[in-house]
Amino acid sequence: MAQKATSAKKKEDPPRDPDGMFSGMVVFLVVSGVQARRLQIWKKKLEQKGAVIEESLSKRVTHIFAMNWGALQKQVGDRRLAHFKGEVLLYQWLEDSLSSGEKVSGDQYILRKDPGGVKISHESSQEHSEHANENYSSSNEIPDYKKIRSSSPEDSKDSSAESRDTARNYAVNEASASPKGNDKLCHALCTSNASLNTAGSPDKSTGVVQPYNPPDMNRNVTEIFKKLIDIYRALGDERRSFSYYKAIPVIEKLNFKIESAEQVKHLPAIGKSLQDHIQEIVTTGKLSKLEHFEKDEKVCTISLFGEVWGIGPTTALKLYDKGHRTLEDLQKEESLTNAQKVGLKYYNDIKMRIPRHEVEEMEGLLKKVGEEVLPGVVVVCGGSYRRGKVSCGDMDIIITHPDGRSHGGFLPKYVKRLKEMNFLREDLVFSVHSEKGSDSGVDTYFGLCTYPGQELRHRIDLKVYPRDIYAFGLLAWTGNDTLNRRLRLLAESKGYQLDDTGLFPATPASGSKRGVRATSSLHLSTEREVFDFLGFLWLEPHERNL
Ligand SMILES: Nc1ccn([C@H]2C[C@H](O)[C@@H](COP(=O)(O)OP(=O)(O)OP(=O)(O)O)O2)c(=O)n1
Ligand SMILES: [Mn+2]
Repeated sequence: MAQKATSAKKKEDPPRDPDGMFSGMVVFLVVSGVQARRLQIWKKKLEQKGAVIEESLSKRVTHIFAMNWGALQKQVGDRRLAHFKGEVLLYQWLEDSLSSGEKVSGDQYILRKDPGGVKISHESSQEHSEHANENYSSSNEIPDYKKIRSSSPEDSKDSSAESRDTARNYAVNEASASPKGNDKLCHALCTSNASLNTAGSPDKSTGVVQPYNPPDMNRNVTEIFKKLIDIYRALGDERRSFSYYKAIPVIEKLNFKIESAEQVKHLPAIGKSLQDHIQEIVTTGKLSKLEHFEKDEKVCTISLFGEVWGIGPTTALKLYDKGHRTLEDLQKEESLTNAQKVGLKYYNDIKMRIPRHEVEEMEGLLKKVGEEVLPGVVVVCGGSYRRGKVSCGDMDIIITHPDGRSHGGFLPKYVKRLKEMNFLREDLVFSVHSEKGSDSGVDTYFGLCTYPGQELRHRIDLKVYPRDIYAFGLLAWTGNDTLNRRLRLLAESKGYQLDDTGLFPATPASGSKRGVRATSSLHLSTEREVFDFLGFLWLEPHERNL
């Protein structure tokens, strides 16, 4: 019996081929960060295809494989690395070589090149390692000026779009859309299947983005809560708005229909007052609090105005006080900024959610055009898309370049090209810092775009991060807000400040004094490193719908 099993096993495992594709390679494997089973598989494949595996970093070793720079450094250390003359590659190289059946070029997988050629640079290694890690597990996400940076005074005042029009940004006039652009755009879409930026593509390990599809059996409750979120946000009451926001995913995930508040009182994010609301909704089918709001002209008007892109609670109230009551009234209002006028004009368009498959195609187009403008650029759609939602309110695009330099000046060229193609249609905010190094060197474009062949406007945010802070941008703009808040609070509890531009050692606030934070961020090059550093259990993007 035992013998049988052995021989059956032997049949599955092809014999070692000394002339296989890895022949001549003497390999040292960095085990840190690799699942034991996966390591075993890799070892076996390497040996079967001609490689020799060394248990220690001997002189014979020609190749080191590691998951990322952090793991490499931890196990091997800078000093030994400095003496190592071979190549250090990401495990992804192995994976890709195995799937393509031949050794792929190592260029894109190098964690550190032969020191004869390139100086060992912690920085550049980090760059590669980030992409590697993302390649591997899943990549990619990020923030709105507002909440993401609520640690900064100007943002905490007003988390609505209004705060985006701060001194940091300037609104620009409508883009002049070229009428011939659509052809180019269609062409780009049709050919966008080629994977240009695998380093940034989500969930490459599984090949698919896990959908977030909760049972959603209590829409009677969640629909009402969604309205309250908007109302409180428009009224400037972020705290209340957020308490409903947090409760929605908890309720969406229930696989039964709530019949009594008793059934949910033990759940997180459902405090006493929300329990009372739920009880009222399940017994009467409505919520008197919402009905009350809906009858209140002032609340309704302010929340309607607050839904216009660029108008926050303060402006909404001012407009109300000026006597405006409808969106038509606002069209005559001259004090609106250009961005607010665009927001108003496309109010209905912007409200429509975008089907996931359209976002996917547009992401493909953005990657393709990005590659044309700047080879190697990494373009990832974050936000709800990266979290696997079936539809998205907008597109949150996070961009970087692995070399840590070439992202500078990319955005204006990219925007220009996307306008020529008639993909970008109207501008809301355009602020460029990458070349001056101000504002953490992050470049921002907010505007409206259209799916090729359509006129319906969608909101799109493009954010370009220097490679060394990209992980923070991706994390923040993937969200969701609840996770962002949790991570920020956790960071604060450990003496740091976290936002989309970094994790900064900080002195705590005392009395009326605000805490002071260091000017430069900790160097963490992947989202996973940020989670690990903070001691927060790793969540794949689709697990971030908290
Ligand atoms: N006030 C905000 C706004 C945004 N974000 C972060 C978390 C969000 O997930 C991400 C993108 O913002 P969106 O408003 O685009 O939100 P989503 O992409 O999550 O959802 P939607 O489908 O509505 O766009 O930025 C945040 O932390 N605080
Ligand atoms: Mn979004």
